[in-house]
Amino acid sequence: MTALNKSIEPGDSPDLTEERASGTFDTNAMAAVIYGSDKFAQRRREISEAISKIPELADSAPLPFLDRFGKVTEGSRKLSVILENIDKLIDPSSYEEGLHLYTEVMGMEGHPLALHEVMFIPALIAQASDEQQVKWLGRARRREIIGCYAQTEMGHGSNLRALETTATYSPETQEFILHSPTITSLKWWPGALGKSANWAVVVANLIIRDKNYGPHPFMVQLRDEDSHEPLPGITVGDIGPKMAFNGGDNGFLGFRNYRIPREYLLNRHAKVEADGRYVKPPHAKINHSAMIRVRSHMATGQGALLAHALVIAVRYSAVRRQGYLEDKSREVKVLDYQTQQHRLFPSIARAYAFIFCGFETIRLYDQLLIDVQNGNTSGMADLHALTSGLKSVVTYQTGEGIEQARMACGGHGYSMASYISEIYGVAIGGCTYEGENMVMLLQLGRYLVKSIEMIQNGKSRELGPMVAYLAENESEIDLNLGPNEYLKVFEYAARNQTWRATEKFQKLRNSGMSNEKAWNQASVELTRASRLHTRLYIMSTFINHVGSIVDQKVKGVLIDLLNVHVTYEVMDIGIYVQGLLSSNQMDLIRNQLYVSLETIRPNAVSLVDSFQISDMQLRSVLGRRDGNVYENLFKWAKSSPLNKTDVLPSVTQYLKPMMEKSKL
Ligand SMILES: CC/C=C\C/C=C\C/C=C\C/C=C\C/C=C\C/C=C\CCC(=O)SCCNC(=O)CCNC(=O)[C@H](O)C(C)(C)COP(=O)(O)OP(=O)(O)OC[C@H]1O[C@@H](n2cnc3c(N)ncnc32)[C@H](O)[C@@H]1OP(=O)(O)O
Ligand SMILES: Cc1cc2nc3c(=O)[nH]c(=O)nc-3n(C[C@H](O)[C@H](O)[C@H](O)COP(=O)(O)OP(=O)(O)OC[C@H]3O[C@@H](n4cnc5c(N)ncnc54)[C@H](O)[C@@H]3O)c2cc1C
Repeated sequence: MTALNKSIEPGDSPDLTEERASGTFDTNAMAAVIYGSDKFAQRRREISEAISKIPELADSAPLPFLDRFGKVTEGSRKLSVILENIDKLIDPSSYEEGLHLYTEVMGMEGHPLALHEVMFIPALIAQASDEQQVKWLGRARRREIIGCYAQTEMGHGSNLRALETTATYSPETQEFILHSPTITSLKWWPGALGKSANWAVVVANLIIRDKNYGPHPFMVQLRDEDSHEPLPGITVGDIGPKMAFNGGDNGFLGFRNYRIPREYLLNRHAKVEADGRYVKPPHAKINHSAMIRVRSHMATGQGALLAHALVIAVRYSAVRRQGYLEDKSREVKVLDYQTQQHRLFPSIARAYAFIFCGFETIRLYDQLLIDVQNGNTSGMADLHALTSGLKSVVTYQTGEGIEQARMACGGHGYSMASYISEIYGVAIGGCTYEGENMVMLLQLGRYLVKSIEMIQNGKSRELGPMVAYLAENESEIDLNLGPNEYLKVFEYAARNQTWRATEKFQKLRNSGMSNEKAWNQASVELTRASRLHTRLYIMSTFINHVGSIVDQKVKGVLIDLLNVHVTYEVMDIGIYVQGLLSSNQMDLIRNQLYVSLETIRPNAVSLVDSFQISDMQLRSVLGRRDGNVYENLFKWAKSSPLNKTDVLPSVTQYLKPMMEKSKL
């Protein structure tokens, strides 16, 4: 038996053993549902097992005790050990296996290949021509070069149209001349740019004969491949410590009239001929495809981060005893308090919901990629709108859930021994990267307004399936609520809010206000509509996914979890459903929520065990699989570098003299 499955091992905390014994389903079967197949869930376990047999892959010290330099060095050290052993560990052609390997060994604090895998290679796949792929993709996949994605500038991130970096075509030499005209035009933030990457996909405005054709992607060599020194004309470095990701080297980059060949414009879709003729892409926003890809993957990625925090908080809550319920002879597990359950269980449901919803979104992205390669770009606007809303809602709710998980661990949650603050820092980065959340909610808002305008213009039949509900009439809600009735409640809320926000915008515009001002004055209402629409999508994919599960025990507990989800979500949007639900109905739903918290309680630990996140990956003393928290907390504190000596130099140098002086 591996240390990952539900089995009970000698030396485990009796409290966690009791929890595992009360689980009603097989956690391996649940893991197969979470990871898409039994085969992949099994591969994850095998990879974790193989990693545990290579001691050099373990952290050389708990990461929170390392400084920035130590973290960056540790990341590169482990990467080199991974690459020496890669064939023993994974199938190198499998992206998913690679992601699991990296997450387990490198942790979540960033490493030199994170953006190489997540954005650089996908940008080459989506935007490089076949010929360019022959030139660069193999080299990137074999890691002969390390790449990054350099788009954001110090002064411009959300508004791509205002980027300042230029790539001016010179027909005489058939080159592009890259230039950063100002301080604010310095590329700023790209992961792995600072110290690791020697190549980059750089997004710059394409200029041909003084005409600006807007942002385009260029393949740019930044450093000498032998010496790793920056090439002449390139200014590059690290932007300094961040809230999290401090094992990563997010960077800055400037160009001084830096020349690259004409063939380095990534030209699968748009081209510049030798004489300077511009060949338009099939869709104006096709150059945004690397972003759409990451946004499509963010629901599963963020669901996994929320899962990490919940494994820690739920296991710890089952071994932490504090206060009393009826039995005054022994303190109670804090997991038995209704407030603790209300704090944690809806987040467990959200983590599952995000992961299931992510499957669907990744499927839609993969289909779009095929369609676009075949010249069909008609699905781009729909997926852009969907992923814009989804990345915003999942990152925000993940952040909320992780912070609640931290508080649910009391004082020890605040210690880095819990590791929750690191998970939080990484997760909330997602509220900003890949499009700041408000900006992206407003992108979805535009799409929703356009959908309402179609209905107003008698074109309801042309609405896509995800917005068809906007044209329906209010439904009566049956008091005997099942998940599909909750979906109708959500549809009501999203429809009402979308109409209200659109009508507000239209009214302001019709009053003579400019389009932009009217939009701005309706924008808070529009973001509310976008959130409700997205939460409706998440709920409906959760319901559909649970409906498709075959294992009856797994399905049973997921239905219980779904009940937690739908009741919690509807209570959470109470203000938007006042016109639909009576206060009696709201009381009924509230009570159903409390009942569903009790129903899920015996399965809480098994539900988080099913994420099968190993102790190595979790890096948390509080979340250990064996539940032996206290002795390991003491061990962890003793390993603090501050405890290497009993008397610190700072005491000898400053505090002792101060105390001595005060004695006189
Ligand atoms: C594989 C795993 C992936 C992810 C894992 C997730 C979590 C993992 C956990 C740990 C992470 C580990 C490592 C990763 C670490 C770090 C981060 C990773 C990546 C970060 C990288 C970046 O941040 S890259 C920079 C991203 N930048 C942005 O996102 C910028 C945001 N701005 C924009 O996208 C655009 O400016 C815009 C969309 C806001 C506006 O664009 P634009 O000005 O061009 O357009 P308009 O507003 O004028 O709109 C005109 C019409 O065009 C439509 N439109 C816009 N975009 C698109 C599109 N992409 N497709 C289709 N249509 C589009 C728009 O809707 C308008 O339509 P109308 O019909 O209304 O006119
Ligand atoms: C951890 C991390 C990793 C990153 N990695 C990369 C990378 O690899 N490559 C890369 O190119 N970039 C990267 N970025 C940069 C990131 O993509 C940008 O920071 C992000 O797109 C937000 O842009 P901004 O910083 O310009 O925010 P701003 O747009 O300046 O946002 C500031 C505020 O203005 C508001 N705002 C802006 N525009 C509007 C509007 N139109 N309407 C209403 N409100 C608005 C926002 O809502 C926000 O509240 C990374 C960032 C982080 C934090």
